[in-house]
Amino acid sequence: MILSDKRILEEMEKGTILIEPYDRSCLGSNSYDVHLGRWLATYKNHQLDAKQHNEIASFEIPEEGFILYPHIFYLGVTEEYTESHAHVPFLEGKSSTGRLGIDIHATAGKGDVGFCGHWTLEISVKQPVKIYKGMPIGQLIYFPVEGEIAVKYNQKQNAKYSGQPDKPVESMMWKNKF
Ligand SMILES: O=c1ccn([C@H]2C[C@H](O)[C@@H](COP(=O)(O)OP(=O)(O)OP(=O)(O)O)O2)c(=O)[nH]1
Repeated sequence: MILSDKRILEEMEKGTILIEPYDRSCLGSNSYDVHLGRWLATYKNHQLDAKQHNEIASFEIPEEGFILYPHIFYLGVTEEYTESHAHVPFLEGKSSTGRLGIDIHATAGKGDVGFCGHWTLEISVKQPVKIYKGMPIGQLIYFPVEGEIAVKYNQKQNAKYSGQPDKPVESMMWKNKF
């Protein structure tokens, strides 16, 4: 089951879903459109190492837009800060971004119950494309959970991406023990 527009609004009134900034016109029948924040980032090294802390360099998208290229992997961020205290939020692309050949996550766009923060976008493109800050980039959908949650994401000791800021956050895989 996916929450409808009315249910999303009810949950926002209860405070179990927070989307900031919020604009009624961005609410679809069963989703909420999110926008590209002004910061992008790329990894400093071409060769990444899953055991190491791979650092990124962030830069602002200029007013006139910024061209993304297929051979480069970018991290972006949503303009929106969100909280979901009772539902599983999923970040999905939009058909209109997909039709421009823009992918906004590399694997699952699944969030966790209790995730609070801006969403980091794992951006890759199929052909050169100019993007702009504030453009619609994806949509959030919300799933109810079956059963009780013992530990929500914002209560987990080792949650790597809790409270993500309005800048892209790099992979914290290096914090995993393996
Ligand atoms: O495209 C995405 C997908 C998820 N998230 C956020 C929301 C989610 O709640 C959090 C953690 O995601 P996940 O559990 O998939 O990451 P992990 O690598 O397993 O980290 P952790 O060990 O902290 O769970 O990252 C994003 O910012 N962008």
